[in-house]
Amino acid sequence: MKDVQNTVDQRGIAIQKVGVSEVHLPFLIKTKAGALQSVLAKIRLSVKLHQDYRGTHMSRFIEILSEWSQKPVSSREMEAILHDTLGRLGADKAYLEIRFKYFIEKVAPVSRLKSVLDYDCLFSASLEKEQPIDFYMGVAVPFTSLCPCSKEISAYGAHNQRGLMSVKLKQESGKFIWIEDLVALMEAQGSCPVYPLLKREDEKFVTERAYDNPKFVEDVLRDLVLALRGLQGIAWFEVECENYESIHNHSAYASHTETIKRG
Ligand SMILES: Nc1nc2c(ncn2[C@@H]2O[C@H](COP(=O)(O)OP(=O)(O)OP(=O)(O)O)[C@@H](O)[C@H]2O)c(=O)[nH]1
Repeated sequence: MKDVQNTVDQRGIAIQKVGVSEVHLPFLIKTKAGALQSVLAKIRLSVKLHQDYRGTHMSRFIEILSEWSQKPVSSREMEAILHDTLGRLGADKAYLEIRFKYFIEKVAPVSRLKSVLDYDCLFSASLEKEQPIDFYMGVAVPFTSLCPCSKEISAYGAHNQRGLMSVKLKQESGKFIWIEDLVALMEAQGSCPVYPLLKREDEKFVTERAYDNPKFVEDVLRDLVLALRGLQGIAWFEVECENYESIHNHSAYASHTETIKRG
């Protein structure tokens, strides 16, 4: 059979990323408690394609990913997958992005009832021949925010809403950060965390907690930046915060990017 992908392309354009996306596979993620969580991973795996080649070999991406499905995946395994990809595709650079929902147990503040909350997570990495891996981890955390201005100027009540804070961070080479630790750090920055299961005594608690801890979207973002600066093992981060305002049909939004300078 003719190998069309391997024929020469005359246009002189190297493609920065080509591969497969929207691949769904069951993957295993290591939990901080020492277990494995089965997740539905949405995957994009791609390589840099030399200008001389007409096409990449799409089937090989699926071959590689299929071998890793149902195995634990963390930064170390991401590097192994990318290393494998470089070799099997004959590429100089490879990229892997895995998006998944991760579940963490939450304990209601007063009743102590347990439930699980889902968090959107991202593992993203690139590997270039002879270079250390670039590994990024991303987590989005929902929270409650209560407006300081509304509290100050109103005779009673204060508008409050659910917000979503997102962090994408680059790990320092050889360092490891648990999703659970990043989530805990992030959840502490809103007016109050959210919980799937709350009884009335819990509802009273979270309502009063948010009222006692009013925060603008800027407050949440700045407190998150301060907390991330204190986190060991990260070289860079990007933070986004969006409050789905309850008094508007639009959101309040803030973002910030920072490279950590050590020593
Ligand atoms: N490069 C490229 N391949 C495509 C495209 N659309 C479909 N294909 C794939 O072409 C694949 C077959 O090509 P290869 O992956 O090179 O398969 P092969 O030559 O049998 O396998 P190898 O011997 O490992 O190269 C199929 O998996 C199709 O999915 C496209 O737009 N570009």
